[in-house]
Amino acid sequence: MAAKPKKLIIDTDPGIDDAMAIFLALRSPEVEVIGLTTIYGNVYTTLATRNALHLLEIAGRTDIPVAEGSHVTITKGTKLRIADFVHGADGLGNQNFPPPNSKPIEQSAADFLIEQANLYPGEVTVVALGPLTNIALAIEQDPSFVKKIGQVVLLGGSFSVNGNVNPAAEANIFGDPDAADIVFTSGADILAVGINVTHQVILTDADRDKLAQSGGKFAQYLCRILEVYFAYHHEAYSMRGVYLHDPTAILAAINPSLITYTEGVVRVQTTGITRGLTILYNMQKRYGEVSEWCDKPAVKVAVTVDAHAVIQLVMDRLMDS
Ligand SMILES: O=c1[nH]cnc2c1ncn2[C@@H]1O[C@H](CO)[C@@H](O)[C@H]1O
Repeated sequence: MAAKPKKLIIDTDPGIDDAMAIFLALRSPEVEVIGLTTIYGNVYTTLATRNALHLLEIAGRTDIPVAEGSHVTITKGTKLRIADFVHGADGLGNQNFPPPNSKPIEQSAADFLIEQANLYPGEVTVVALGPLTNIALAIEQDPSFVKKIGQVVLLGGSFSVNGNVNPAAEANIFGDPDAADIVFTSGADILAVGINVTHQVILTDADRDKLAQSGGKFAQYLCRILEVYFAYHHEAYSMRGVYLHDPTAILAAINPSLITYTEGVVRVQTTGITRGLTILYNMQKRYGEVSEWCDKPAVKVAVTVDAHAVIQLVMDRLMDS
């Protein structure tokens, strides 16, 4: 008998690669998507909610609830960094899609996360694809959340490599470093998939052409919105292809054997020129000094990925849709 599908909540700021990740999850029999929660990052939260509802309408899955998340950082910061230069002003490749007919549920993202963790203790995986404000709020609002949530798989950090906002910081951690530090040190079962790993997973021009030629509904939709994402990568990285950040994180949650990981304590720099920097203590040395890494719970940090297998899964599941 097939194993019971894993319950997934996707915390998301759609976002072109978010759209791909959401569609992949909906096409994966190993998981059941029980909700989307929204956050700022690639777009402002209001637009993230609109895009999440729109994507579920495209997928014919308006049965899945969308809970709107925070509009501000955990420290109530309103000066947000929005990556519209990566995803287009609408977050979905400047396609002028009509507004969705469906509405978000009344509950906030944090309340929804807490409720679902209580309903299914130990069974819910949260895949966090944006800044970690909603997850940190859930932890602050209900200290038992960290034990009740199954796992938090997060796309974030740039472990021992340069960031994508600046040399120090990756975009999701930079978006709310204080929230990220709360999440990393919370004691929850955390798997961080950073850009040191996702930068190995590249969808090429040739892959996109194959997607376009397939009759897959999701493949067709994604090819429309991907143009802006390809243009950005060409300009910023001189590459003919795009990094599949969010799809890699979602597939790591769906099939953990696609990655390998190490374990250690992660702290996040919250101030100064290295704001958003993630530092992993690999626990190889017993330091004589008391430090900010002492007595903190270890988390899992992805170190390798089977990039070929990830791309293959992306192609197979999106072309057959
Ligand atoms: O250069 C960038 N600046 C800001 N955000 C980016 C950039 N490249 C990708 N992303 C977005 O941030 C997450 C990964 O860090 C992904 O969601 C990606 O779409």
